[in-house]
Amino acid sequence: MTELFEPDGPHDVRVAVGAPPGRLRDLNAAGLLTAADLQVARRVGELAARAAGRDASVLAGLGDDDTVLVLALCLRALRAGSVCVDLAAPPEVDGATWPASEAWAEAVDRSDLVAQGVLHRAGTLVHLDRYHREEEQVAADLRAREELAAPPVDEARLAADLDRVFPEDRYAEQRAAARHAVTRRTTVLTGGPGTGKTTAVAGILQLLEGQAQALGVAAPRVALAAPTGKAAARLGEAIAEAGLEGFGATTLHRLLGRRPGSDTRFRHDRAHRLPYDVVVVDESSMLSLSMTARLLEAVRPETRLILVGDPDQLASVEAGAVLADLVAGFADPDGPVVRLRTSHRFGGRIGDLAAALRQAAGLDDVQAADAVLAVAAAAASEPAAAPGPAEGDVRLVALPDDDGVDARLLDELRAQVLPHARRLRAVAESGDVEQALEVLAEHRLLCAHRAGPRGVASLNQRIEGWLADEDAGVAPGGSYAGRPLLVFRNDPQLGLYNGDTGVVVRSSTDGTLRAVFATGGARRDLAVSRLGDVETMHAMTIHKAQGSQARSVTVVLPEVDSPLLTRELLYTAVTRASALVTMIGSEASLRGAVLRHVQRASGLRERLRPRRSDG
Ligand SMILES: Nc1ncnc2c1ncn2[C@@H]1O[C@H](COP(=O)(O)OP(=O)(O)OP(=O)(O)O)[C@@H](O)[C@H]1O
Repeated sequence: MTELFEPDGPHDVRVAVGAPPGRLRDLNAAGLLTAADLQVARRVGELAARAAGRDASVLAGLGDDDTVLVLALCLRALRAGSVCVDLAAPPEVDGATWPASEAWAEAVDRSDLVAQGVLHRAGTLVHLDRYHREEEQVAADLRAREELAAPPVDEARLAADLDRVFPEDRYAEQRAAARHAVTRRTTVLTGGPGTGKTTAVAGILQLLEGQAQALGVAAPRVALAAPTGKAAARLGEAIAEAGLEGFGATTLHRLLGRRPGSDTRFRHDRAHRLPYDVVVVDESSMLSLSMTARLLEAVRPETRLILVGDPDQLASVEAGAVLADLVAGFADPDGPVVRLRTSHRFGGRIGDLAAALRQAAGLDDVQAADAVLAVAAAAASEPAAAPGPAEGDVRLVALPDDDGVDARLLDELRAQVLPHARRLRAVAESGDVEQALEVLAEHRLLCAHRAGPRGVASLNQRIEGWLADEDAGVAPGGSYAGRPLLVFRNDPQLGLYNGDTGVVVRSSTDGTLRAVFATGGARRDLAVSRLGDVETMHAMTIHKAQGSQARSVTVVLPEVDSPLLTRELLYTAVTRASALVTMIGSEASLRGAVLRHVQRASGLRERLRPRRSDG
């Protein structure tokens, strides 16, 4: 489905004023291209035509030029996370017609925009220059790493250490993954939530220490990193929990080193490589193409690079779906991708639901949706045993339709969320920090959108309103004991990172309100007046919840026509829960989520595929 904008009036800045008639103007009127897409594309088209010495008649025709159209579509595609445009699969818009892809490709090849290096075409894909270069670089760097000689390995020590670190049969997958990472330069370690990726990484670090000892070289210098501060903090914590000391984790931005005045270039690059023997990047599904390019140019060729993540989860906010491309492109069983398949965290129906969503990719639409609905139906016909949810249970609260917020949705939310909010308030008021943090981690209410009747902002207000109605101590919009908090900006000085969660607690010593966060293996305890960019978190978006866990999760499905409603969104939401997932929404929304798969156009997977020799 194609995301269109609806103009909110004649003065909406997204509507191009004074554009000449033609396909570009029609697509702006249809809500596909914004005024900015159209104007920037026309202006760049004009500059390219002038540089090629074209006369005024050519310049006048650019309003309806099929190559300027491709440039405008490229600009639009970036907003939706694609790094290129596929001429064979243009967006579906009512009433729009498109040039035939072969003729279109020929027009692009003949254009000034290609001659001037603004656009690049390969097959049916057209890239803007920057993304074309980054894709080429990423593919070339990865291929060069594959062609290097394997690192030296002491086989006898490796075999002995594998038996020691991964002793039992249940560790067989991790043993194979660890052997892979020790014996190769590049490993892409994938697996769903709870499949033991972090456990495998901890084991790999131990094996590499053993190798250094056996080979008589210095202990490896290791960098642990992740795309976001919160994911980095979790990785550091998990590695410490696995009994390994001295391995702090950091964000990729910090690892690469900020360069004053630039957001796109870093201190470490091809000329100043990172001084590490092992670089581990967790939550790699959040890696954008640009960040991957910067990482690969900064990592020495002989460094062991281990990219860890779950390609079925939501991709990066910025353009690219690198991890999914690596998995699809390196399809060769001898390639760098290893997959952990067995979940050690989820049992029961959450595991079944996650598996049905993952497997939907290989099924036709009807089968895929039926498989997911079957899990929900089984749960409905055989409800979880009282008193608490059975391990890994799923509930579907099916709303009759999906228009906005109806009374049934609110009743369900009250029943699901209010008891938790009350409990959190009671323990926070009593000053029990430990218990308040525990209660906070028990439940999350997840929404697709921030705005709108089913969005985070509106549900936060409602829940706070319900609490305030029964409790004079709750000040809606202000701070009160039991106010759940979500951090929106990294603040290294306070030790808080975007996505961290906490709760306001009444101090048992002086009665003041304190904001407490359990993050990065350490407790943060601050006067509420010191808090910077935080919001109330009775509800949060699924995007923000990526990389976190709660015992029980309630997911409010968006309306069926929401552009955010995708399989990746639902998969990310349901796998946040360890014990109980409640989905509230219409069956149509649930089906819609299963059927819609985020498709980010990219040429990376093709570039990584082994080239067939012609002979
Ligand atoms: N082979 C195994 N057998 C039994 N339990 C395991 C095994 N591997 C890991 N576990 C346990 O399963 C849980 C999940 O493991 P781990 O955190 O390593 O998974 P993960 O894939 O990194 O999870 P996520 O990325 O979702 O946080 C942990 O409690 C871990 O101790």
